[in-house]
Amino acid sequence: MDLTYGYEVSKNDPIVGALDEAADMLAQAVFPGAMAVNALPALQYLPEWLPGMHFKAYGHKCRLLMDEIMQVPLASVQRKMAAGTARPSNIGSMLKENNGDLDGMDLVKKVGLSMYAAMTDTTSMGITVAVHAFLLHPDVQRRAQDELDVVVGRDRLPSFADRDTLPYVNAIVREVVRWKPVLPLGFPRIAIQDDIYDGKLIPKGAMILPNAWAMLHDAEKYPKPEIFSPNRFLNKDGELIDDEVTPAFGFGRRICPGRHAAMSSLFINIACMLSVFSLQPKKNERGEDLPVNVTYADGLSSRPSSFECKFVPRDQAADNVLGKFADDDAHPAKVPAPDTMT
Ligand code: HEM
Repeated sequence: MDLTYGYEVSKNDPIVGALDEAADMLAQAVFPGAMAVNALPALQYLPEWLPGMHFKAYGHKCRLLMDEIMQVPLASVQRKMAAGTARPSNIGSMLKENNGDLDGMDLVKKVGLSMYAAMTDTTSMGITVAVHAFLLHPDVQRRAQDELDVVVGRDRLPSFADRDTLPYVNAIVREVVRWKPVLPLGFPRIAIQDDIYDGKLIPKGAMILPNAWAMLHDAEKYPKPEIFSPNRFLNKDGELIDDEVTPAFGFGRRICPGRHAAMSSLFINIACMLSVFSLQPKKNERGEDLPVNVTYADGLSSRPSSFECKFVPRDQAADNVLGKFADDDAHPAKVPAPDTMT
């Protein structure tokens, strides 16, 4: 929200709640086969009272939610711009360039929604997957912390300037994206003409689901693919290899335009989290670790279920950094604007 609208989110923010609800509804509706109208578009012309037409009410609710979440943050940017209190944001810049053109305004609204919707759920799911992996693999956590301690030290949080010197943390980011791809079957495509692939006909009009999960779990490329192992992205000298796990971000002209922002965001979140916290499973009353039970949803996006765990400050040095961070308005780990990311 900050990057897109310069909007600071509050606890239980109603806009974020509405966006989450819309993202859930969308994930349930757009998956091929989820609704009969996806396969038989002519159904849209039948009246709503007929059996099986519940998708119309569903679509209507989605539309109202979309209108609300497009309009409310945009209006907030406009109000702040008029008052001279707007923070820099992508939508703020687009509004400045738009000069009140109404068609342009419609575009600005939709760009804002696409940016926010495409970046939020995906990136937060990636962070949740990372936490799940750390609970299962304390050794990975420790190795990343050793790297962070040597490169960054113990008196500040990591920043983007440290990124090139933290190969193991970068390898973790890639392994998170590979291990549990957020969009395991990518986005569907339609063949625009007959095609032959591997001796088989793909007829014009056929829907294609790019199976990113299978590509990222190909045992020839990624031995023991079900195991979370960041080492697979490092060569024998501990340097990152070339594999940038692009199937997780789609294919061709419609490949995710936010992939570099996503990797940057995962990097800074994971690096900061591990530099100050030890992530631990919850314990029972006898002090034994409780099992970490996480399931991943089927559907367009593979959302992890919620689970409990503890974020324990690593030691006094971590406590000091957290204290400094809480007081620091300059916010050292803030994500830079997209054009400054690599
Ligand atoms: C871990 C995080 C993310 C993952 C795994 C991810 C993955 C994807 C995938 C698989 C697609 C479909 C590509 C295709 O059709 O072939 C996509 C599309 C898209 N992503 Fe991301 N994404 C992430 C984060 C982001 C971020 C941070 C942004 C914005 C800054 C973003 C913006 C978009 C947009 C606008 C599209 C639609 C592109 C189009 O249809 O032309 N994504 N993303």
